[in-house]
Amino acid sequence: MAQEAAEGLRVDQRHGKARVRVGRVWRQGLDGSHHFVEWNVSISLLSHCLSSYHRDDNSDIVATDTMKNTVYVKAKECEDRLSVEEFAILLGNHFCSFYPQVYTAVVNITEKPWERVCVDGKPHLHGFKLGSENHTVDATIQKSGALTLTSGVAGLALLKTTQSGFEKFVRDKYTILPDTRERMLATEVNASWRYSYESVASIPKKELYFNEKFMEVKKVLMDTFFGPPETGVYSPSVQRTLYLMGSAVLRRFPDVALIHLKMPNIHFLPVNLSTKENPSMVKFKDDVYLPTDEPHGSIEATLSRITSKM
Ligand SMILES: O=c1[nH]c(=O)c2[nH]c(=O)[nH]c2[nH]1
Repeated sequence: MAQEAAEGLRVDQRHGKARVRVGRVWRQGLDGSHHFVEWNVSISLLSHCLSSYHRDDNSDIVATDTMKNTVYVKAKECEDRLSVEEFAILLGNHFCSFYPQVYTAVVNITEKPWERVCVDGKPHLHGFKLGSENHTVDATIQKSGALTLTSGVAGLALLKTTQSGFEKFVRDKYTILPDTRERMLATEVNASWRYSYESVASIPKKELYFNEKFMEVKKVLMDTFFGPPETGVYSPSVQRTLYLMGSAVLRRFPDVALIHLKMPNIHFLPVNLSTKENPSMVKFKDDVYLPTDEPHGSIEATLSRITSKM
């Protein structure tokens, strides 16, 4: 928040435009292929515009309508494909450099998972279908060029039908959950990871670098969750699996400084049905489940490296 004091009062303020939706097509493939992204952009500017709060003086306000227009102008100007991270940084840079009174720009963007379809086994040149998980970015850019950049995946629904259990937890007079080494494990991963780049100048120049990273981080998360295709890997708790997923990302990607994982434990309840006449109408044998949304377990953690200052 922009923090300034006057008249004995401190005012923390920021303003921006939320949920600016833009689609962008690039028709530049040598083979005639199109590329498409759909972004939902939120901008928040920290700027010196206290006179608009203290008096009826809007002369320092960058209109939120102007911010919205800027999203479309910049999308138009980007003639080459770029990652959602690069677009967020480009917007943040613009607001910080174009307006003297703006000293920090916070840009959050969610990219919808439009994926190229295959028809008759061949990638379609201009046909896309919506996948399931979103790609998110939170970029904070200062006038100085200082940067914090966090990317994420939201709504990555994963499920495995075995190789999961939960046992030897606290057992008291309120506990009825039995120990088990055989259960379904289902979650919807929300992960966000902060890159270690601390300035706009230091981000890798490689084309679509952050798109590649996004795919790779997602793969490490999923591979760790599932384990090898034939055998899987046993999960003794969501907590342990979450830790293994996060630590695998930190081990694999030196330019990821921190990862936050939120993994609800989405319960599939065993179904048992009985009547007096038919006591085992449906007897649960790890086969018939009642899928539920709520309540769900909520498990989250942030992992980062401990760096020794020796
Ligand atoms: O993996 C789990 N972690 C928990 O903390 C928990 N609590 C619970 O009831 N079931 C589970 N499962």
